[in-house]
Amino acid sequence: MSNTQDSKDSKDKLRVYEYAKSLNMSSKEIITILKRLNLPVNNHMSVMENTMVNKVEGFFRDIKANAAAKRAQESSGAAVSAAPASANRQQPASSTQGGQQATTNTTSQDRQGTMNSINTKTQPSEQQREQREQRPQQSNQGGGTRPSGQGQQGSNRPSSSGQQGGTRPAGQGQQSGNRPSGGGGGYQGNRPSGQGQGGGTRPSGGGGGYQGNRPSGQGQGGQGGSRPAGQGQGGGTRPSGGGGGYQGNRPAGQGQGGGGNRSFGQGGSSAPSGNRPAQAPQGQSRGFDAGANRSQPRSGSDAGRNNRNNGGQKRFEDGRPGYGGNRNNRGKGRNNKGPQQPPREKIDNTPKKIIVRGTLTVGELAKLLHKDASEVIKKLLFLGVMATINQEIDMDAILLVAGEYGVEVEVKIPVEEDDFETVEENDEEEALTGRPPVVTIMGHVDHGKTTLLDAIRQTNVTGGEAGGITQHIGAYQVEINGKKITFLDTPGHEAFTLMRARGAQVTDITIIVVAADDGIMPQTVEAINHAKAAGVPIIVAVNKIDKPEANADKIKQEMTEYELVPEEWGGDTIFVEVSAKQRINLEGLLEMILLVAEMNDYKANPNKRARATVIEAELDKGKGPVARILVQHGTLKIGDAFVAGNCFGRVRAMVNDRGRRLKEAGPSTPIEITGLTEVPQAGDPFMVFEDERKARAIAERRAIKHRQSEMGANTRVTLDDLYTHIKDGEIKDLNVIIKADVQGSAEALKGSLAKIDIEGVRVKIIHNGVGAITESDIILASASNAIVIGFNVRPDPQAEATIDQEKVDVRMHRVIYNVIDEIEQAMKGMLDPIYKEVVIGHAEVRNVFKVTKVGAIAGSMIVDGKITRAAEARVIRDGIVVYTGKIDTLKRFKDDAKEVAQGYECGITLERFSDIKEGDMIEAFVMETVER
Ligand SMILES: Nc1nc2c(ncn2[C@@H]2O[C@H](COP(=O)(O)OP(=O)(O)OP(=O)(O)O)[C@@H](O)[C@H]2O)c(=O)[nH]1
Repeated sequence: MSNTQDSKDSKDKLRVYEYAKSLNMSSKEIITILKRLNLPVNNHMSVMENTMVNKVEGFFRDIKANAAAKRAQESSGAAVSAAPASANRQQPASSTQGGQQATTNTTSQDRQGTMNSINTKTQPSEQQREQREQRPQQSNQGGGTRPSGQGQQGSNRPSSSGQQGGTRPAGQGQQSGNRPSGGGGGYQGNRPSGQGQGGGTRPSGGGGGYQGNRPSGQGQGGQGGSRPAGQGQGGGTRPSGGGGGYQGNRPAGQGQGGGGNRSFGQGGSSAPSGNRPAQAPQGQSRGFDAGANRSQPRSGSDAGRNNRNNGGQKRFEDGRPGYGGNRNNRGKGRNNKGPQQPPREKIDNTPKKIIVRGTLTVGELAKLLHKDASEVIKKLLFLGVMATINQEIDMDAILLVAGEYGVEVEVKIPVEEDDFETVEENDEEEALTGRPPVVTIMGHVDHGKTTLLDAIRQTNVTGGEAGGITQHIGAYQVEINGKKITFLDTPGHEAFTLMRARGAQVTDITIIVVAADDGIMPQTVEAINHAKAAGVPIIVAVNKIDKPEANADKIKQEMTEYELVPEEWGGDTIFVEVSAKQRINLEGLLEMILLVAEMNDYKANPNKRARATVIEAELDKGKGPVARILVQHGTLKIGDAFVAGNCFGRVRAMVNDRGRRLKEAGPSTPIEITGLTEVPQAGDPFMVFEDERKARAIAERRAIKHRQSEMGANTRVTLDDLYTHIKDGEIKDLNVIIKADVQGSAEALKGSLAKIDIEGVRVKIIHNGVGAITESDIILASASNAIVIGFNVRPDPQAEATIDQEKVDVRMHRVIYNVIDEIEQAMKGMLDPIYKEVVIGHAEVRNVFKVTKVGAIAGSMIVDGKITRAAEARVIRDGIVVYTGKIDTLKRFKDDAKEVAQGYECGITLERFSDIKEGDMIEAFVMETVER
């Protein structure tokens, strides 16, 4: 009592949520009620004035009163008759609660005493008192398990909330207050066991208590008896939560009717149910009443209900034996076998494991975890992440939140199939088998590359294929000592590097051919540098040893300058002396290739979908688009759908280098295929996909992306953006190719540049040579993300075109110091600003006035933009620029003008240009600085 008094006093400063909590209701429910009562309320923090509290309590009272009145009417006939039979049963505490219901009028009176705030105090009837006395322990039991308040059902309960399981709002308390708990017991006692059935099936929670309250006499027995078992079960099917509590209030009969039908929410509305103690007889109708009184299914109050239920459950556990037994018996004809129904707990449906594919929104994560989004948001808050329901959270946050719930996370990031060439497939070691090495032959012009390739091809035809028609398919295979070697038969480092520039690393081993009668020539050096830039092992084939002037040692000696030291001299480079023409020592060369291959242990997994590289492709008149490809991983089969670069297709036919049709081709096999829809490019990646539709979609997306990237910014490193790359940590070495007029300059430059080391970034000369900048230099620069420095040399015409195409930064200099300075400045991000030309206007020359000493004055009309005195100008005649220089004077009539705008006439003279003519167009432009 005093507690409640106190609490009532303290309500002066009550906030909505506190009040709601005290009633075991949600703030939302209270707010709804307040709003319904037209009381000002904003949110759960709003203060509840006394008047508001009173009104809310009045509201509860009204509801209860209404419900009680209604029930009273309905139940007037049914109530008492059944009671006596079970009168002797002692019911556990919970039953007392049940008793409350049954006895509405009487029991409630008992409680009223305990419940301060609430009115309906009627005196317990004699009968009730007796009942209570008979089962003193029942209430204790209840108390034992219940929250303290609850324990004291009946008159002992101190507070209303206590009655209802501690959580009930005062109002409810009142209701229950009306129910003499003892009376409940009595009633239960009175209940014919048959009545118990309904209860038995009911959810364990409040049901227990309330059912206990049911005066069996109320005709439940009758009802129970008459009820089909199914009804009884109906109670059982009720959701355990709120239903429990409320049902508890219901008389068993009601429980059956209403319980079966009721939804969770209804069950939850404690207020009405509180009123329903005595109405047991009303059975079914009560269920509806309750529903009616309850404004709506209060899903929001689940928590509260759960509390109640818990209380109820406990009660039930204690009291159940009697009640449950009874009820069960009712339903199933069993007596006193009630307690089997276990207390229901809130089902935890948190998954053990979730699968995450990339980031998720909070809402999506909550759904995966079977949690409320608000709960997840709260968790994130505790983890220091502020997020709204629709906000994406990263993998770390997902892992943390899942970890909080003890949920395992499996991360499955979808493979980016569009860029399949960038996807590395890691095969299990045991899935890998040896594959033939792929060899490229490089060297200077006329040193015998082609002769060597042909000689090898002819001497080493595999037995079974002898006699086949040799086909040029860009590569061929030979067999030596039962082992195969694949040769790419496009000699020269240009092709090699072009492939590399496209991202295709096809070659395993390079053979640098040097004519023993000639020596190391510029292209030999290029070839060495290209091979080194690709990080591919080098075998030096010293060719033409049949020639009398051949000097292999001289070659070996020269090669040491390029860090290719023969093994016999303590180095690690294999030198093989051969004669391609005389077919001398070709086998020795092949054996050495096998040796290097063995050392490097080239392997691939043949048992997967094929990946390959296009070596050549063309449009064949008869066959349509044809691609020569080198299978690198997996096995390609007839009928496979594939993507090659931006093209797609299905393998229609496969032919090897001997013209033999194949059904499948494994790693390192060069083949020619038909079945493409378009012609791909050399170096294009090739991969098999599950079906043609997918292949087509990927090819189309790649084509779009390719076009976009072509239009996009230059991705090659340039001196202008070098500093940004350095700052971003993208560059550790600045790759440089030097071409100079004489070897001395090239060496001097190389030495000076090699010394530069700024902020840990160094200059790496990947190639230096003498002569014009060639296409090959540009391709190497492109493949190696290098810049090219031309010292006293210019690019040749072919190289010019490639520079534009490959967007390679080429710098021309005449003074070594300037080269060093420019590179240092670039590395420090201190290059002079870049300027860009901006055209500001055009003037059409309408008359030309020749004035002695002044020259030609162009009487002009500004046709667009403006002309300013400070601008530069060019004169365009018939689309050709005939002059570019500065504006000398700009006049409006006779006055000097700073600028003249569109639509006005003016007189213009140009610096050192008097050949102006009528009809010329003067284009004015300024140079603006561009932000780096
Ligand atoms: N004596 C002799 N002559 C050879 C040998 N190898 C190649 N030759 C000759 O050298 C010349 C050039 O040979 P190629 O095989 O065309 O040389 P390459 O390196 O392919 O030349 P390009 O295709 O122009 O780059 C030909 O006349 C060959 O006959 C050799 O071992 N001994």
